[in-house]
Amino acid sequence: MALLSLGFGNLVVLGIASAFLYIFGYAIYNLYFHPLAKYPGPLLMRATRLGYCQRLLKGTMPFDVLELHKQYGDVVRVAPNELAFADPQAWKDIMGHRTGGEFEKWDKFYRPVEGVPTDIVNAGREEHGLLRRTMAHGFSDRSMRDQQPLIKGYIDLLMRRLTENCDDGKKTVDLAAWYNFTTFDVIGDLAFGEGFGCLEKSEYHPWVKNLFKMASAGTIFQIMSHYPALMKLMLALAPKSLMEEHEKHTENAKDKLRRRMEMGQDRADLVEGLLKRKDEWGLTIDKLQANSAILIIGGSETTATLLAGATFLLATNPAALKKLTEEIRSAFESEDEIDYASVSVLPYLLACLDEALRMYPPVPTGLPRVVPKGGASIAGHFIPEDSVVAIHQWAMYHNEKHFKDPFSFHPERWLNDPTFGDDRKEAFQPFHLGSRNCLGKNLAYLEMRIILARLLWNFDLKIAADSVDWMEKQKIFNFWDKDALNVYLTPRKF
Ligand code: HEM
Repeated sequence: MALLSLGFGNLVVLGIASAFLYIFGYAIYNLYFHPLAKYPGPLLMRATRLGYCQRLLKGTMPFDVLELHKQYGDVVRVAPNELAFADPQAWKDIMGHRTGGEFEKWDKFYRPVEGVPTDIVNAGREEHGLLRRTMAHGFSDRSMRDQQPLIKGYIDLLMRRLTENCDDGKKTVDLAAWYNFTTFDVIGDLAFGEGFGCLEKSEYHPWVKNLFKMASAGTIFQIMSHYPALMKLMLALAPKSLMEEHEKHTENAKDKLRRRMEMGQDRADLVEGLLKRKDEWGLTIDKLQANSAILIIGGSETTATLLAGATFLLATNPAALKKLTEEIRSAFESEDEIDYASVSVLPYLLACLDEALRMYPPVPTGLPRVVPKGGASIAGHFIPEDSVVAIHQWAMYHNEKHFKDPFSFHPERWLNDPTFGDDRKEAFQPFHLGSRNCLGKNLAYLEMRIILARLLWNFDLKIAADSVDWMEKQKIFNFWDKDALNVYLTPRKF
């Protein structure tokens, strides 16, 4: 009754005043009383999540984190409950093996929408252990050897397509797209039992296009996960066609899997292990689909991104391109000799790929972990339990404290050149480390080495005028937001 007698206008004023007081109180708590209050960072980031979300939305987070480390030091408070670390020791402290409970992945980042099935990347520790042990066989050295003929078939097709499309060096080709076509076809075949036909048709398969759309929506979901009311509103207002498209995408994936199951369990691919345990563990088609889909995302875009980055860096650093081309062309008598074993002994090729991984890491942002119960020491700081912590790869690798001349391409730094003797190589962890590091590292190196070696075996490379600033203009929304990488490819005269 007392409330009613206030009148509607006054109630609105009271509501606004209460909301204002709540936000003000929340900000004051974060700034002065929060367990992380002593760590430095910009005011807006320490007081609310807004500063963090704004940078995610702008696509500049890892670049900004480098500037923040320069301004505030090796530990920066990038959100009220989150710290970013620049000290290389943090890798081991956060991701290395620990006896007192390991750091879990932060659900708000990894599973921003509730109810989606878990997969190897976002599962909790116990389920993850089972999935990883079962899937590891498909990534073993032996499996890599067995999978090589399949992968080679797609790389043969890539080389043919490039030859057909380059017009003897007179027309540009978009290598970023061609690399994507190739890695999606390879992983499609290894995770679903059939390629996407991207190389065959010289275009993106609709399923792949949809995956890109969902990946960029991921940033929005990650932001919304901090504002549950807005998330609910967004999901309620999402056009029905979008939901239908998503369901169709999932159904297509399940159909692919069913076709893979009909091929039988013994096929040297990445889902063989899961299919063998399907009945024993009661793995549903949803669960299998979620894991195949995550293999597609994790195993295609990353490798294609690195190949595009390495190609760009070589094309804009002629001395390195010349040296690598000479290494490759002098190592073999014919293209047929280029395989996993023979490319694995080329030192300059590996150095170029590693330098590209440093300058253009396919996973550039910090993937947040939660400090376990009892707190933990990270790079000499005791961090209270439940804090969120992350290492932003791009910022780590462009930090002058760890790498000399970090904005320039120097493959020599990976070949013990004394000029780079003070580099902190342990800062470089493009595949992360510990029990949740990249399972596909060997496969990634296999594809990257063979594709780059065969490209430079077959073609002379020149960057097109519209791609000379390809790298510097990119933003990051979980993945690099890449434009076309246009180059001229002139078939080599034997
Ligand atoms: C240059 C290429 C690649 C890079 C830089 C890369 C990087 C990474 C990173 C940083 C993680 C850790 C993610 C996290 O902490 O949440 C990861 C996980 C993973 N990657 Fe890769 N990756 C690459 C290629 C591949 C390929 C080709 C595959 C094959 C399918 C693959 C499969 C996986 C899987 C299954 C995981 C999850 C492992 C687990 O949680 O146990 N990756 N990758």
